[in-house]
Amino acid sequence: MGFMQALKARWADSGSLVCVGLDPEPAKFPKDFAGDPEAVYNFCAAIADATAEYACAFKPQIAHFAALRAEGALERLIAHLHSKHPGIPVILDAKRGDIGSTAQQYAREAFERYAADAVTANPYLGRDSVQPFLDHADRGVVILCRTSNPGAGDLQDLIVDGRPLYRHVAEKVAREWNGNGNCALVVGATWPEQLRDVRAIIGDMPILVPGVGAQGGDAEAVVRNAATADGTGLLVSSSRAILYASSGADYAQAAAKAAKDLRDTIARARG
Ligand SMILES: O=C(O)c1cc(=O)[nH]c(=O)n1[C@@H]1O[C@H](COP(=O)(O)O)[C@@H](O)[C@H]1O
Repeated sequence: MGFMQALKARWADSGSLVCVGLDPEPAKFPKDFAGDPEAVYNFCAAIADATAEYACAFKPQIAHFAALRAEGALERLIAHLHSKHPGIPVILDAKRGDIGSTAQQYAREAFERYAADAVTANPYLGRDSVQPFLDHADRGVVILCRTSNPGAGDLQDLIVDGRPLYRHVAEKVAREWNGNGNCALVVGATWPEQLRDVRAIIGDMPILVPGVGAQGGDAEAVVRNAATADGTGLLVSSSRAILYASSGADYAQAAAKAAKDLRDTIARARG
């Protein structure tokens, strides 16, 4: 089953639009992990197992593993997610973007080495830089459109041909790059107006929405502004607010509660 079908099936089966972000920071792990050489894997796997019930997707962030020389842990974690939670798609957050020959290697890295169902990509180098990802019709390509961070507007809001650059990204991806039906966009929860704007351009294409929780975005406003007519279309992603909900021995239960609370907040807004 391809990424888009798997995502739709998971939205339906779980009733959840929550994407659980896996961004390991060992300094924030409970003290029981001190001295564990497999702490990164063990912590992330425990969080994933505790939150799976409330998740429509998992999103490991590659820099959080690579900076720790823990790429092996990331490979094993994704293998664990596939075997223990087979219906839940895994999005590798790598924000790749480079000339075609290099992008081909990034696509192999994401889809072969890590066996991710989808990867985040940066559109700035243009279509040929994203094409190696798009060509994997069964995998998702989640393209940055209007990011969650404070400086998102520095470039993404620049007016080009009468409208902001992020709108061009939304239009291009929806009308030209999505021939295989495997594209999604990233729009931050911190920008509800832009979420509404992008939804109006792209029809039912999924939107990955980071920025709730630690970055302060409002999950209800996300749903009001950007859910599709059937009340789906969104992956509302949270990392730190779930991962580090408690630094005590109850960290996994606290993570599960944080994921459940986010699912329930979203469900109320979906009506
Ligand atoms: O592509 C992403 O996932 C992403 C895009 C964006 O615009 N903003 C954003 O925060 N992210 C990622 O989403 C996660 C947000 O983490 P929290 O703020 O802890 O929920 C991090 O892994 C970011 O790298």
